[in-house]
Amino acid sequence: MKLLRAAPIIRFLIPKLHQTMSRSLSTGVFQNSQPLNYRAGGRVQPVDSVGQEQAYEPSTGRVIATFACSGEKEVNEAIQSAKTAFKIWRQKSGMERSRVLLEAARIIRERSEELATMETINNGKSIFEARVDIEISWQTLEYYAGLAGSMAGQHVQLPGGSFGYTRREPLGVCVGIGAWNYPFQIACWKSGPALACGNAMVYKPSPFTPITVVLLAEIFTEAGAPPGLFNVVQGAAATGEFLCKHAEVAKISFTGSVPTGSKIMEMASKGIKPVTLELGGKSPLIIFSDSNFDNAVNGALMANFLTQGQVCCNGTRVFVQRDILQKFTEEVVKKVAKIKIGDPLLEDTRMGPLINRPQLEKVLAFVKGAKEQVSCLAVKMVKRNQTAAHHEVSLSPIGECRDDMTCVKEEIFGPVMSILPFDTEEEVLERANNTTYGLAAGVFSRDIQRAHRVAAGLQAGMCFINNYNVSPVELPFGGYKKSGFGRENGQVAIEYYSQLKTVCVEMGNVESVF
Ligand SMILES: NC(=O)c1ccc[n+]([C@@H]2O[C@H](COP(=O)([O-])OP(=O)(O)OC[C@H]3O[C@@H](n4cnc5c(N)ncnc54)[C@H](O)[C@@H]3O)[C@@H](O)[C@H]2O)c1
Ligand SMILES: O=CCc1c[nH]cn1
Repeated sequence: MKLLRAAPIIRFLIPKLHQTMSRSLSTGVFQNSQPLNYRAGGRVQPVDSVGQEQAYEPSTGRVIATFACSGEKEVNEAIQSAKTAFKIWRQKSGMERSRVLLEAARIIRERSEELATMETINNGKSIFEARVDIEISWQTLEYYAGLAGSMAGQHVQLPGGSFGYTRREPLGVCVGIGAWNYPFQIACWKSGPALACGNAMVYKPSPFTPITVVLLAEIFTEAGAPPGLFNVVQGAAATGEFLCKHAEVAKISFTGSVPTGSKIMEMASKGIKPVTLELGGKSPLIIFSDSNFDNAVNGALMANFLTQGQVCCNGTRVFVQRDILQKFTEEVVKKVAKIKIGDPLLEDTRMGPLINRPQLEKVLAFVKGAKEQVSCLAVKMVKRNQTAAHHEVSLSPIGECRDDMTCVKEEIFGPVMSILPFDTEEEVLERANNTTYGLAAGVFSRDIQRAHRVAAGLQAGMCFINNYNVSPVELPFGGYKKSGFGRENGQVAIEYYSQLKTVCVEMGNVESVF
């Protein structure tokens, strides 16, 4: 399998301390002992705080880090550090920025096993998946390194030999605020385009997953970024609000829930700051009976069970054409039963624990509610994770559901797939779009005209045909409706981290009307 290929041989010839450490780490061992804030090119203790947080290892429930939440002064220090770096970085050519990003990508690739291990320890996702996350992360930096050298404006000829031109300029100090489900990858999706465009960044990860983004900060420094180019502050809502309200912040890129996104937008509006909002979803996946059956079943699993179902773009409303409903449901149940749940650091585990106990309880409440709301639950299967003392995953394909059920309407953010029967294309399109969200959608069909017609009709920013939840960095990603706006990934992300200046040049005399 592509993702399990051998690590570069160089790692075994020149073992570094962190590499040796990563191979010996198992669940229940890691304890953070270093400061988790990063500014001016090094780890620091915050100068002030608004409370304290603890981060856990989801598979054991052990506290792995205790840290102060950055206060207003620390947030300001980080922003001043970013401002200093911005003055240097904005003067660099695209090729110079590209070299730093490429070197950072190379270091991530070289340290990928260590980074994936830390991501697994702090988030609970399987090491198998964490490796994919890290691979996408370095690809993101490589991709934006490639674009950095070719960012250019336009030259426009005007009458009488006059002309104008446009310059694509950075915004300044950008703030990134991330969710806990893809801690390292979200930071790369934001910092890659931001730094390529010449900005500096202050990043705040979720307090649940504070560990790996600091490793990213160290990697940028090692790669040659000026001190202060990428800074990390730690904390929860209060720290996030200091960032969003700071007068010297030029832009906020946020990944998280709809209610928090709404608050971010409100704060940003006070300072007329542009925002990118990557929010939640309740995405539809439509499976027509003419689909390749095995691909459709595999697609539905990919759409629901990665990262224990804690994925924003998951296709959790699986609409299945009635004539294949029973066969499809049976096959899903069979395959779900085989998913290996357990210690996420073990090679054959495909699902680890949920992020924490409140999340588990939230998910189980949705499942309980679903059982109460519908009497004809065709399938319900719960597997317990024997190795996790703290909390378990439950896998629950629920069929057949109705559109008005709570578990079908609300984002669960857990491994729960709702299966909904449908009869016609027109009907399913209307039902699929009947949601306030619009992050992603999918369609499985062998009829190419129908597949494209349905994709065109779906109200979602990211549509998959005959696959689901693949995220090539070359493709823009983002939502319609309450799932947010702005785009990450793809060339278009450049537009969200830069501004256009127009220069108008007069080659003749000024003809005054006065
Ligand atoms: N669209 C995407 O790309 C994407 C990706 C991952 C997760 N998500 C969504 O994120 C949600 C789960 O993540 P979560 O629970 O971390 O979301 P969340 O909204 O609770 O928190 C996200 C981040 O915002 C911070 N925050 C919370 N309140 C804040 C405030 N008032 N001001 C500033 N910052 C604040 C948090 O500390 C965290 O860093 C789900 O809804 C999921 O769909 C979306
Ligand atoms: O959780 C949503 C999808 C995603 C993956 N990486 C960043 N966002």
